[in-house]
Amino acid sequence: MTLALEANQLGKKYGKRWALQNCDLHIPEGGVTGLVGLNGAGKTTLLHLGVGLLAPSTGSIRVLGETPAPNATALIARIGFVAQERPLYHSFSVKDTLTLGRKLNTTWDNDLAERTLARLDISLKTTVGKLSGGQRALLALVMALAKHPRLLLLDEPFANVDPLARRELVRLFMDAVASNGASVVISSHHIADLENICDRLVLLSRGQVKVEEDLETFVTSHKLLIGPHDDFERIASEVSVIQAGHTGRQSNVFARLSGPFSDPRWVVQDLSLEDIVLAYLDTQSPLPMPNNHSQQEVAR
Ligand SMILES: Nc1ncnc2c1ncn2[C@@H]1O[C@H](COP(=O)(O)OP(=O)(O)OP(=O)(O)O)[C@@H](O)[C@H]1O
Repeated sequence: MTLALEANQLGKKYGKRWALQNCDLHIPEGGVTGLVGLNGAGKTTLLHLGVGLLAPSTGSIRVLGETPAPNATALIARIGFVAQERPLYHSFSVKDTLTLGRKLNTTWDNDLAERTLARLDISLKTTVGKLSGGQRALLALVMALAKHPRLLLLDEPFANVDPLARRELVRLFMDAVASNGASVVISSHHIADLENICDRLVLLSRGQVKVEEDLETFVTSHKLLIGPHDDFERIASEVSVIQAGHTGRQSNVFARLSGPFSDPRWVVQDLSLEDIVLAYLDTQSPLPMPNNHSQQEVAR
């Protein structure tokens, strides 16, 4: 089976400092993978390795079955990459930008680009520098989509984008997934948005892959357990504890369950993806609040 992105013991060092280390990834084709992690976790570095802008220091990376490199033109033609800075020529008109896209890409679909921009109310005559930040984000995504890529690598596409433009961005790349089975890897700090659009999650922490999993399995296997403090040790031996907070008599246990859980002394509550990811990223952070308990009740 060809994978959209595969990494084996992948590492990248800038000078003496490791930005990524010992990363193993197996992202299948045809879905949307969310890439999350705190600032500096290595998300951009991973995407740049994926598109061949960087070379690995150790290990290997393969994208759509090939090794990325700056001169791997056949592979680059199959990847749509939207960089965090959305590098566009500000002095160009939108039309000139499309012309450049057409000249650089043999698979360029100008009809698709023009139709999409018209729907987004972005005039071809406008100078790129005069577009708003959100409009530039949309233009950058349209440029990536007009190549009809097999794989879209999107680095923080939602940064500085208003909620309406964000919805539009999501619709655009979900269309690409639905219509031609493209794969998408999207790095974002908007975890709540990712919960709605991704079917897979990669969580990076300090340059290492902490989680790579089907998103639904990841979310449904984590629960908040609320029960008596004097029963905590027993429960902690039965489930995998991610975080725990205690008051005098109550324990709030953020746990990963391996199967159905039912215990008359413990209340089980669902967690959002954001709650779970934040707990993994910062085990010092307070537990997510159960709906009807105040912050003070879970003071450690
Ligand atoms: N060109 C560079 N030279 C030196 N160090 C770098 C360079 N680019 C990134 N780094 C370092 O590598 C680490 C990972 O950075 P990276 O940009 O990949 O993180 P990120 O997860 O994308 O962060 P953010 O969410 O802030 O965009 C950081 O410690 C960063 O300081």
